[in-house]
Amino acid sequence: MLKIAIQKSGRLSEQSLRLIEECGIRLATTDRKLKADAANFPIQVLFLRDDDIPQYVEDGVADIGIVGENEVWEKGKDVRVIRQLGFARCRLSLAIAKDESYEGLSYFNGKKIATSYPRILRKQLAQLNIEARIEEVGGSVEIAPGVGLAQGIFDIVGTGSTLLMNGLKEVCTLVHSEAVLIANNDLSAEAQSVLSQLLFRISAVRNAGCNKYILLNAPNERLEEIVALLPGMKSPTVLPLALSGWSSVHTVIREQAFWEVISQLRSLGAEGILVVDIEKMIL
Ligand SMILES: Nc1ncnc2c1ncn2[C@@H]1O[C@H](COP(=O)(O)OP(=O)(O)OP(=O)(O)O)[C@@H](O)[C@H]1O
Ligand SMILES: O=P(O)(O)OC[C@H]1O[C@H](OP(=O)(O)OP(=O)(O)O)[C@H](O)[C@@H]1O
Ligand SMILES: [Mg+2]
Repeated sequence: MLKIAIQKSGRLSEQSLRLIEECGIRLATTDRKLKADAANFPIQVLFLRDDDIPQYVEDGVADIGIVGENEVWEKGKDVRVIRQLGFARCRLSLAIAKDESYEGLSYFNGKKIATSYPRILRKQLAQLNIEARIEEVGGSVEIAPGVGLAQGIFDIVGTGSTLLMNGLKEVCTLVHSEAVLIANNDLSAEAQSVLSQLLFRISAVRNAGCNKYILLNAPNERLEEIVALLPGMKSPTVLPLALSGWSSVHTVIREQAFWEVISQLRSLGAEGILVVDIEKMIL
């Protein structure tokens, strides 16, 4: 049985559970329980505070865990980061009161910065040769400049609206973070084997998520040019339509790439373009 720790409630919870579900793993009902076994996969889910997950994984109480990279760096535990998961993307930035004038990082020399991430901040400031005092706070960091606790803050920024609401401006991003899968350094052979199966499923889910299945009708005289715009897993499938002079083209394409070529496809005469979600994709 592989034990996976995920956040009980917070920014990572919903997407962590969704990833497990998209991997085809069915959990027994989880209401108010801190543990749940899967009905169809040898895995047990532990629901924890995200700050505690690196420690639990280092100790082997959990074999693996899903946590923000920022928590991995901050806690400095002896765990392996084995996969970036592409959600809970955020940045950790320095911010100051919006009316303060700012001419560069040297602003922070001799100043006090409030943060819940003192370890990350200390390391970054040392690399940048900035000598600031660090004031560690547990939360509500954005209030610090307004109440005179510090001149600056170092905290998580997603959309930037929390900074705005608190009369602050972001002046420098120091690191970017996203959710990652971490693992204990000393997994048993059995746990490692279940983890490999899980990683295979995660790859299939993540590949599917950023690709689309495209079907379109193309006039035969422009077929070569249309196919040239569309990469496929090997190459696009081309089938004749019942209507002579036309073909149906099917392919898998990254969603972003699709939006980049859509107007060219249309100007080459492509019609009836369907874009379909892919549930799993095994390369
Ligand atoms: N605004 C945001 N946008 C994107 N990702 C975020 C944002 N805020 C936090 N995160 C990411 O989600 C993780 C969890 O954030 P959350 O605010 O739920 O943590 P928490 O309040 O410490 O929760 P817990 O109660 O479990 O300790 C953060 O460590 C970070 O990686
Ligand atoms: O740039 P934004 O999109 O406004 O997001 C940034 C905020 O999000 C996080 O807090 P969260 O909302 O998770 O609350 P918490 O820290 O109290 O858990 C973080 O600590 C910031 O305060
Ligand atoms: Mg926390």
